Amino acid sequence: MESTFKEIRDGQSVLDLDPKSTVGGGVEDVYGEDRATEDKLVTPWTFSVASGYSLLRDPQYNKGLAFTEKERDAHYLRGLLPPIILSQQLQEKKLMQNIRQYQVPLQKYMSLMDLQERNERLFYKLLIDNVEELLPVVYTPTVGEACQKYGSIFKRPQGLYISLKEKGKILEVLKNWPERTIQAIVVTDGERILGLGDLGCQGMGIPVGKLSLYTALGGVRPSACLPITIDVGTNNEQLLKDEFYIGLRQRRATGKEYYELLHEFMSAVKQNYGEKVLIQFEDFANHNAFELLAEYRTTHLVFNDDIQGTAAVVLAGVVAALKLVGGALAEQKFLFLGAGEAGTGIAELIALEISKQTKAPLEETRKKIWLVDSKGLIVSSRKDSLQNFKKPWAHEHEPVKDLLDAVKAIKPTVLIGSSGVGKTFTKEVVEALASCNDKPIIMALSNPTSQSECTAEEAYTWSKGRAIFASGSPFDPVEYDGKTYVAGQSNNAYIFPGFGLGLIISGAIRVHDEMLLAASEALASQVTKENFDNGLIYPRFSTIRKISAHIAANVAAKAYELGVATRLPRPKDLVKYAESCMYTPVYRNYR
Ligand SMILES: NC(=O)C1=CN([C@@H]2O[C@H](COP(=O)(O)OP(=O)(O)OC[C@H]3O[C@@H](n4cnc5c(N)ncnc54)[C@H](OP(=O)(O)O)[C@@H]3O)[C@@H](O)[C@H]2O)C=CC1
Ligand SMILES: CC(=O)C(=O)O
Ligand SMILES: [Mg+2]
Repeated sequence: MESTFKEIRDGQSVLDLDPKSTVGGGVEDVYGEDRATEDKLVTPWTFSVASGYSLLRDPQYNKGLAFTEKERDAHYLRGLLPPIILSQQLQEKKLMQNIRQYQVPLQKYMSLMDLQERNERLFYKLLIDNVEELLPVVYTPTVGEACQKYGSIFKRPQGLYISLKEKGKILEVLKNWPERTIQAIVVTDGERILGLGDLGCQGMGIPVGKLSLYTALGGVRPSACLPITIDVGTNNEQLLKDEFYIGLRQRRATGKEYYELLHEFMSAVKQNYGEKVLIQFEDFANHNAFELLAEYRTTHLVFNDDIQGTAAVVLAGVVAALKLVGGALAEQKFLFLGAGEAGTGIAELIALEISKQTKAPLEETRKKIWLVDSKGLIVSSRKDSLQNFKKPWAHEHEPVKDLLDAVKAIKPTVLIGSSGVGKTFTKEVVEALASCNDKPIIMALSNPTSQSECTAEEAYTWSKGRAIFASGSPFDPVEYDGKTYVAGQSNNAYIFPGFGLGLIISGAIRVHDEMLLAASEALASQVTKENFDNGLIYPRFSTIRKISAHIAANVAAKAYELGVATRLPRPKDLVKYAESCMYTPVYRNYR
């Protein structure tokens, strides 16, 4: 034994130490790690095949108390687990009971994150089977609070952090990730996290949350999903002063420094994972988001969820709403509060769809759509000072300072909130809209709930129960005048999981706007009579996997039609094929 000590602790005399001492934490510290001083190097090492204790600590394979007798024998688990065996169903029941006991949403979030890190299949089983209940926990609104407090609740790192420190080494950093086959990346730089602003490196909660939906809602394997946060600093003074902040403590890099890092990242991703890896940009600020999308949409498989995914989901909601309201899409007049990524992205897709339906040129169909930003209605006299993405919306009109006056002047049939500012659809605004529409369509898209332009209760009450309402974050059903109103959730979570699946199963190498229209059409077609009878303009999230399969099939069909699909031959029944590709979280049997 002494000679082993000697060999392993190269150079250090250990004969004067007591090898049986447990002071350092071990029984016999044969590898010398416990006694290593700060200046002494040790080797981190692990088994490559998980068995025994390491199997219980591996979230991808761990089944906890569900390991069978045979598996406990075959994988050295005897004694490491209490004798009882629980089915996955019973584990699920127990965990749901535990989660329901927490009163504070953030506690539910943390408990679910712990589960994800402990037992991945059980996490996804819970999420899939209880999607309507758990979506608000792993996603908006709770994920927003989690990002705000990410530094304090941080336990084990999730996803990949690429900061300015890794400049010149991004390819190496990607190679540190344990999985080789990656199909979907969600990346943020944390500058516009929901409607909460710049949360820097703590934005990581968003890619993690979005990718868990890729798996739960869209069936993309968890091992093929990679959450990434690019840390170029933050301009959030509070975070810069926060001793628990996990990111670079500097102001944001901009201009050349920013774009060089992003370019290195985009090139490294393609080099490491190939042409068919989907890169979803999420929650970048608009001064970078539009440029990044324009720069990489012709060379990479990229998709901006805030600009494009949101557009597809809102178009689907409006098309569905017209079944309740009557009239054609081209007959509607749209007014947006907020002319950023979501606002102008939605506006452009609606204009494109109207142009397709009516054969009118885009320049004409855009005229049905008006946007208000922080300076008022976007009109032609402001054109010179507008950012590029707003210019197509600068129509002829006298200046209008605020939303209420804009509603009175434009008389829209559809009012969409994409401002990130809560309480901006005031009583006066909703009443003005309701005064010129029998059934005004109101979408308060901003997240999380605190930033919603109005609540469901406000929309129904102020419109005297006439509004067709949907919001970005969920609201409970509302009682008004003896009737129950159920608000729909207009959130890109309906689109991106199925959209991504469609790209993956067809081996698409580029995203085209036609594919967004295809996704939107598939979603609108999934709204049932029962949904409409309840005043809903979206299907229930409880059927999301079926919806995602239809979206995936429509997107894949379009990819084949456009010649950007590489998976050949084309499967005959794309819905069935999409379903057959979906990850299911039931436990596997181990040999
Ligand atoms: N439901 C969903 O699926 C989605 C919801 N969202 C939500 O939409 C919101 C906006 O996101 P995004 O478009 O990316 O953000 P951007 O920052 O790109 O755009 C925000 C826009 O709102 C305008 N604005 C800000 N304050 C006011 C105000 N007080 N009055 C009028 N206009 C104002 C800004 O004006 P200016 O340009 O003058 O600064 C800007 O045009 C966020 O809360 C986000 O969570 C986003 C994507 C999807
Ligand atoms: C839903 C979403 O993507 C957002 O609020 O940014
Ligand atoms: Mg987003």
